Amino acid sequence: MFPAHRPRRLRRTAALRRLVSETSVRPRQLILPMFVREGASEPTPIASMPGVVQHTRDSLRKAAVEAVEAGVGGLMLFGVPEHKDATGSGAVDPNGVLNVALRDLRAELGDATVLMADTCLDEFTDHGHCGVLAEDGSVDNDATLRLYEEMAIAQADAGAHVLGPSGMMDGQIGALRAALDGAGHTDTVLFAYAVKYSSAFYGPFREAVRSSLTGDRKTYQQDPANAREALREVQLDLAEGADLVMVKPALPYLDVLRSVAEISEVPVGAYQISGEYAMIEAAAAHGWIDRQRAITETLTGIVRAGADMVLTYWAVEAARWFERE
Ligand SMILES: NCc1[nH]cc(CCC(=O)O)c1CC(=O)O
Repeated sequence: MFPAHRPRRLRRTAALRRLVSETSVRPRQLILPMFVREGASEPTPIASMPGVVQHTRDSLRKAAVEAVEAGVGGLMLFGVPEHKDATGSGAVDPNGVLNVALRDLRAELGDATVLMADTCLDEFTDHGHCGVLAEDGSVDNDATLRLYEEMAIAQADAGAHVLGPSGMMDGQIGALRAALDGAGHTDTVLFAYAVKYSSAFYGPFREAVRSSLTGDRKTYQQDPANAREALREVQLDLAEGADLVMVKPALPYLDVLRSVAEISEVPVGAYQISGEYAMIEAAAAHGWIDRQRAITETLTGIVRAGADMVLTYWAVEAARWFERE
């Protein structure tokens, strides 16, 4: 009798498939990235991210409560300031849009969710880079660290449980840990964007934060061709005190995510970024793919590859599709 081996046996009924299913995504694993725009009186839609908005202070509060009720594991906040300048001064200002929003949400939600903040300058600088520029126009690593330290303390003061340094400056985790500890914020968690590639898929995010970046981030973000340096970045961030590590983007880097999950001593997150969101939304809008199945398949793939947590703009909607515990 041929074939002797019949893997299809376990796929025959829905009950059999359910019994042997290896991966489930839970709402508590999903983190919702949110944008809050300074001075806005109405939520502003982001054209390249259908369904995602720049919130007002008020709409942010409501959406955050709704997300927590849906069971998401955390919220990651990005600020969109009204005025940008060369050093991103809105980032360190306690009255800057992001710090005000953190205070609002911490007051509203307390410890009922995990409140995270993007610790990076690109949303606040007029040139759109993640750090300050040296005279030759390059991004000055060590001068940027000093600003990140100030920004981190302002965010921790404002009530963030977790900081997400996403600027890919060398030494940023060590610098932030020391600065936070020095300011008495010994319990503030560092979620290191340890592995961050220079990706075309950040495109819609530029619109989301009204970025004016003209060049690229290739001198600080990683080359998509390279996997080895991802492991080095993770090892350095762990040595510097990272509590959590992230791989970003997600879908084009599942191999990297898997290798990171294998060596990491701390939980691993993956960021399904704006362009990953946009391409599925666009294809679904054309009727070319089944939207819910495509979203579920990508989230399952990211978790199967080794992510303990996933940042995704679909967090709230997807949380309603998945079983809670
Ligand atoms: N502050 C940097 C930052 N943090 C998250 C994103 C992108 C997120 C997304 O595209 O969804 C970026 C932009 C970048 O590095 O170019």
